Amino acid sequence: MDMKVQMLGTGSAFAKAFHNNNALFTVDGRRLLVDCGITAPKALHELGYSFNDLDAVLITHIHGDHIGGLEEFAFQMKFIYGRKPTLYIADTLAEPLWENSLKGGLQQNPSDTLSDYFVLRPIAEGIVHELLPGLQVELIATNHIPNKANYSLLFNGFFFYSGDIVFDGELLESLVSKRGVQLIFHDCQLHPPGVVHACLSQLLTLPAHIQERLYLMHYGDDQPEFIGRTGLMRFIEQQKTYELARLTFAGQSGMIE
Ligand SMILES: Nc1ccn([C@@H]2O[C@@H]3COP(=O)(O)O[C@H]3[C@H]2O)c(=O)n1
Ligand SMILES: [Zn+2]
Ligand SMILES: [Zn+2]
Repeated sequence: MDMKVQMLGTGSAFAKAFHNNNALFTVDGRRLLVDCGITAPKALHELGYSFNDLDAVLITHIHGDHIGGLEEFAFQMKFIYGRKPTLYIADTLAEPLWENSLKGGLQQNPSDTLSDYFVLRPIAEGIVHELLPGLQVELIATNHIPNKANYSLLFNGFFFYSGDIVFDGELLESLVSKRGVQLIFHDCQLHPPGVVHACLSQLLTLPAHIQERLYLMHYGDDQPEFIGRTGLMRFIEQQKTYELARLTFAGQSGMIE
């Protein structure tokens, strides 16, 4: 199976040198977008893709850098391409996404809902769902903003992709030692304190066997100053394509570019 990931962006919510932290998964030619932030329409365009090239989108949580591009996605698919893309979202987030974020722009008739724009696929936490042929996900509820639902993603049982999360060393240890996670993409705030994100100084306290599996994303504009200061962890770079099989930790493996 040919499984690749290409970050449309690797920036923090306020970054200007990087696009929003959204990921494009390609599995045997089918494409899933993970999060669709404010910069996603332009970031896709820069890579030569249109929204019509996407099969589905999966949302981790409701913040602009993760959902701010959905209005354009929905309108383009309806009025330019004439089809509904699949929207995977936690069952707890579907109503707030519509009521609190998208309804103001997308609603044209009082009866309109998310399902008028997307093939809505609400997914429950803790259950494995197939998103594309060969790509499964389990949502894991994680901590980001107090009292605000947020989900991280476990793909195919071995690849943990953090929604925005605070530092949780016990979770990472348990994912690696008990659940067999081999690869971690983790949001990283470069400067402390890590109030709503894990910050680099916290991630640097992780043991070597976790750091060597862990790649950093969702970072600020001064990321270049931190190259070489991330212990055994490495930065994911936006717009580069990574083959997941080659990224997977196997004792000696490293990033391919
Ligand atoms: N309680 C909060 C809420 C939000 N924020 C900042 O706003 C950003 C929203 O997108 P994010 O990527 O989750 O990062 C959040 C913080 O920078 C924050 O710092 N504290
Ligand atoms: Zn974010
Ligand atoms: Zn967030």
